[in-house]
Amino acid sequence: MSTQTIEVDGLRQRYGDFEAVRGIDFSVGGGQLFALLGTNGAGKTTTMEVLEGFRPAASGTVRLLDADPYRNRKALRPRVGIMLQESGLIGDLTVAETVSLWRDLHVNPLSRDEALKRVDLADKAGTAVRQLSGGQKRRLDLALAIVGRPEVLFLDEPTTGMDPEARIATWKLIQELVAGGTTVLLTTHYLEEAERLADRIAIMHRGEIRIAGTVPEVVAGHGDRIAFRVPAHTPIDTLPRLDGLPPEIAVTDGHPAARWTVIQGDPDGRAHRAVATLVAWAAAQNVTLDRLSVRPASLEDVFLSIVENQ
Ligand SMILES: Nc1ncnc2c1ncn2[C@@H]1O[C@H](COP(=O)(O)OP(=O)(O)OP(=O)(O)O)[C@@H](O)[C@H]1O
Repeated sequence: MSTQTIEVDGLRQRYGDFEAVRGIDFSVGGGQLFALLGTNGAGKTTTMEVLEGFRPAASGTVRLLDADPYRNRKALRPRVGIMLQESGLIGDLTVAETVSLWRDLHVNPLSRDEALKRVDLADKAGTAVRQLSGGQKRRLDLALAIVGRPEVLFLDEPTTGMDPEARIATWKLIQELVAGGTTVLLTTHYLEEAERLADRIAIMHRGEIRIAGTVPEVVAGHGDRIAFRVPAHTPIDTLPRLDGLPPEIAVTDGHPAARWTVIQGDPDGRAHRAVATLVAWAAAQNVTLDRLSVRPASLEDVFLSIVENQ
């Protein structure tokens, strides 16, 4: 018996001649949230659809709650909540009728009012689904995914189209569900969403997992970033090389802004030495370094380096 709620070993999936998922591995323990990040077309939804039991794994092994999600999809269905990227809501039904219809599919569902309250749609109970905004439809999708009190929740880009307030409220709801023991597999294009919610993440690109781990593990070893602006007309071709690298220069509001990536910064002191070199250059040139900052690599830096390098 597996101790993991979700296990993916060597999964490959193809559409005709095109291999959309090229041998990926990951697992998610009970009550954990795992986020799949990646470029458009990376294979995230395809991976999720195999775990949801919509199609069998072409090759490799996939286990959900210690069962094959495709062969056992009928038995697993009451234990799983699914929020697809595109919903199949019926426009003529009201919000309340939609939730009632879904409740009838479950043995011990949340009450209709509770489900609507949790996604902040109580005041829209009598509204026809077709009259909801895009973000409100996403919230109704989420209500339907959680109404059966699932042990495992699949959320495919759950907050796309939501305004900032609704997104933060949805994050809070997801955090409450995880704290209550729900296991969540989430895909998102919002890196902040993954940073806030995920116990572990994986970044997919072209059907492969390029990096995985906790956010600190993923950003470790990706160096420090040094950035600053100098006044317009500064002779930037005289800027020193830091860590052997020329700067990346952009122009913002007429001010040249320079940025270096110092790989392997502290603790070996390279970022420190690089800043000292820079400050000495500025003093010699009588140039003010505006908004000088040194910070560790962010998840966005890692994401972009994966996408840009391959
Ligand atoms: N039914 C299908 N038939 C043929 N190709 C498909 C099908 N579904 C997906 N693909 C292709 O498989 C690849 C992976 O698609 P998938 O939807 O899994 O990516 P994704 O990572 O979820 O992307 P996005 O972030 O854009 O939602 C893409 O190149 C897509 O065009």
